[in-house]
Amino acid sequence: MDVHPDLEPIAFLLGRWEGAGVIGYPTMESANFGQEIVFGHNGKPFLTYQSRTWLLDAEGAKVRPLSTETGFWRIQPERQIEVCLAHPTGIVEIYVGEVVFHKIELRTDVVARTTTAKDYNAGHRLYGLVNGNLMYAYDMAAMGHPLQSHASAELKRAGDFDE
Ligand code: HEM
Repeated sequence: MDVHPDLEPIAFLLGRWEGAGVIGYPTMESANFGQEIVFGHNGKPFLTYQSRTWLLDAEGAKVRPLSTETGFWRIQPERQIEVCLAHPTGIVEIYVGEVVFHKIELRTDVVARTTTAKDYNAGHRLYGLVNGNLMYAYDMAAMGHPLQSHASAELKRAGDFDE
């Protein structure tokens, strides 16, 4: 199926990505994690998005699942973008941002939480294609702390999207 022409600014994301990164925050121990991200499409002007992560041990072997998130990346005119993400932790986020060549900067416009979700208030994400790899840095404001780094990772292309 042809990729919708409006998706051209973010078509570089399409496919399966695998890699590793680091998490940390003032409330927790830092750790290494593995990650798989899949960006897909169905011919309409949005990308489907799914991310899964695992805790890695010192040898780089998977220990147990960590976070997962799923959503839609909605391209808009003038290289603006809206991203809707849902988390199993009772958090839903709407990001807005801009695509500049192979760099995408996103800030939360709205965060909603279930009554039992943790005290998460805002997120900022910077994605970039660097030497063919997908790199990102994620900052969050949560648990009474101001916006600061929670995760960053570098992923290699591990397959094309085929549907
Ligand atoms: C690569 C992605 C991510 C990984 C691997 C990851 C992993 C972790 C881990 C291992 C913790 C330590 C405590 C726990 O297990 O609950 C944690 C804490 C936390 N994470 Fe993430 N996380 C990721 C992304 C996110 C995102 C996108 C959000 C918000 C939507 C988020 C919100 C939080 C919050 C609020 C805490 C603080 C918990 C506390 O201090 O009690 N995380 N994260």
